[in-house]
Amino acid sequence: MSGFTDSICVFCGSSPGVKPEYMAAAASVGHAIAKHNYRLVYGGGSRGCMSGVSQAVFEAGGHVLGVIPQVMATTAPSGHPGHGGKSTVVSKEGTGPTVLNPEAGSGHVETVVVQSMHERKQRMAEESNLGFIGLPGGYGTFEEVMEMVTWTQLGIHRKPMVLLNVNGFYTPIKQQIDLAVEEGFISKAGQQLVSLVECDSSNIDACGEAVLAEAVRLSKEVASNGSGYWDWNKPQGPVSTAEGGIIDNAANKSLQVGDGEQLAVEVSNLTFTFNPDIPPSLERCNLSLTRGSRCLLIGANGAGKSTLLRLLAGKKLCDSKVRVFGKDVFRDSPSGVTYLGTEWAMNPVVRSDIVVSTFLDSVGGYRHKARRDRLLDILDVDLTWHMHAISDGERRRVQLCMGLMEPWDLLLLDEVTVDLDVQVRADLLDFLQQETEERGATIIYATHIFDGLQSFPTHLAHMRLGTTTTTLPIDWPATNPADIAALPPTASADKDRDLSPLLNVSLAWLREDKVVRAEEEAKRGRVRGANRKAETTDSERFFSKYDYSQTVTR
Ligand SMILES: Nc1ncnc2c1ncn2[C@@H]1O[C@H](COP(=O)(O)OP(=O)(O)OP(=O)(O)O)[C@@H](O)[C@H]1O
Repeated sequence: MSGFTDSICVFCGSSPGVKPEYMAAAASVGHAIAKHNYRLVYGGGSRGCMSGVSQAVFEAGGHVLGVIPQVMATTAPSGHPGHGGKSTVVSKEGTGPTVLNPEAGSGHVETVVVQSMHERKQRMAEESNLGFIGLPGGYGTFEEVMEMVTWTQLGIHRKPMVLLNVNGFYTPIKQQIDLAVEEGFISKAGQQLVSLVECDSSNIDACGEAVLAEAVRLSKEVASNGSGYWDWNKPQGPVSTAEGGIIDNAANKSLQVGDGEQLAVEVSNLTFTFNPDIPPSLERCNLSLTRGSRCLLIGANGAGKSTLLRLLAGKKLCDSKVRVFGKDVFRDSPSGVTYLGTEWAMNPVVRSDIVVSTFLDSVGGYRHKARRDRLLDILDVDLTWHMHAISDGERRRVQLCMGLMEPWDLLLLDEVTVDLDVQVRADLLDFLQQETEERGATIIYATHIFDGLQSFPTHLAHMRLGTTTTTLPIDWPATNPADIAALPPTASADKDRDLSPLLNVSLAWLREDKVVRAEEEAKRGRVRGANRKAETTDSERFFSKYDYSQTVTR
């Protein structure tokens, strides 16, 4: 649909028979939206305040997008403006008249039906670049308002929420937020995420203009915050095609998925923060892999590799789209996903006096005898070892044997081959490659050790400062022009080194990363390395006086 400049989402109640002032406020908001040629995005209902706001936009010839979950979708009588000659779907939410009055206006109405309430909120958020207005409503409205604010707090999107406080309707919620701030549940910055515009009988006809102006003002403010701001209306990542493939317009490249097949991994615009008061650790990450891929995840320390792998393993909850074999990893855990990370070796249990054979049986070794025995040979493990009396590398071999025994469809390896000796590592890589070729299993491998890896990966993905720089991973070895163009040029410092092509690429990326990171950190007044401008610190003064190291026997 075209003809409008921007979109604003309105959350409100759909109960009929509410006081006239609520209906009047809803109509005022609708008139203001149409007057500014914005599009109304709303829950698709035609009752109560939903009717007030949508009917007003429609009557003024404006644009309306209703988003209805399947469970509330019903068929509209013919003549409903939502038909547009195509669709007859309207919402059956609430009770009362079901449709906008087609005689009363000339607006443009579009209705989309989505699978679930959750998807409805996501779609409404995606469609609304200006953010959200909350009109008075019930549980559903409260829930929508709070979830949209939570997403902003988490950095999933950054869009303002402005509540129209009709006759003090939202004053108790404001007081609740202030109390939560006072008690330390919401930060001071978080307090600003909800803005209130007052409305009573003295300004009811003008309140629509006021609330809209506040939403637009805040939206511009958020947008001017620069790089942190992003907009779901402009997809940054690969786009799914009707045929089930993926197109990456940025890289002019596409990924084909076989008939009826699901992508092994699909991460789309993933943003994640450990703590709402710090910048997100992952922002707008994209990764799409078909089955059988072996993808090397390359990035400097702190780039976000482990965080991404843990999210793929469903180990941390977040609200962005992360799918494995077509399933949402947080809500519909796919089977066959194995994650092996370095933290395992820190667990006191794996350093206790337990014999390796017992240890392996305790995690089902007896069920996978053939694979277990093959792995014991490859990893050169002695079943009589005691876990507390072996080396770090030997303990790692036991971990790998344990983790790989049960057949997996997706293996997430986070730097767990680092302490293996070169022969065991080489044999293990051969085994992993065979698993992908014979069983169609998929591997994502984050490592800093590139020795002997040249022919292992089928794809390379690069992460910098918490984001993937490649929307679709680069084929390795790179042969098509789009992939070759996406590879970094060899740094002049490394031109004369005798490096494998893979190490060359990795080093060039990391050198670029360091420059970009230094620039980004300088903007925030942070500097790494020696601080030559600093005066003598308190710590230096203290230790120059009480230097305990002088008393330590060397
Ligand atoms: N528990 C945590 N709380 C807050 N921030 C964290 C936490 N864990 C990681 N981070 C931050 O998230 C970012 C990504 O960390 P991550 O461990 O994913 O990086 P990485 O690419 O795996 O690094 P490395 O190569 O050193 O293993 C880093 O900036 C880090 O400071």
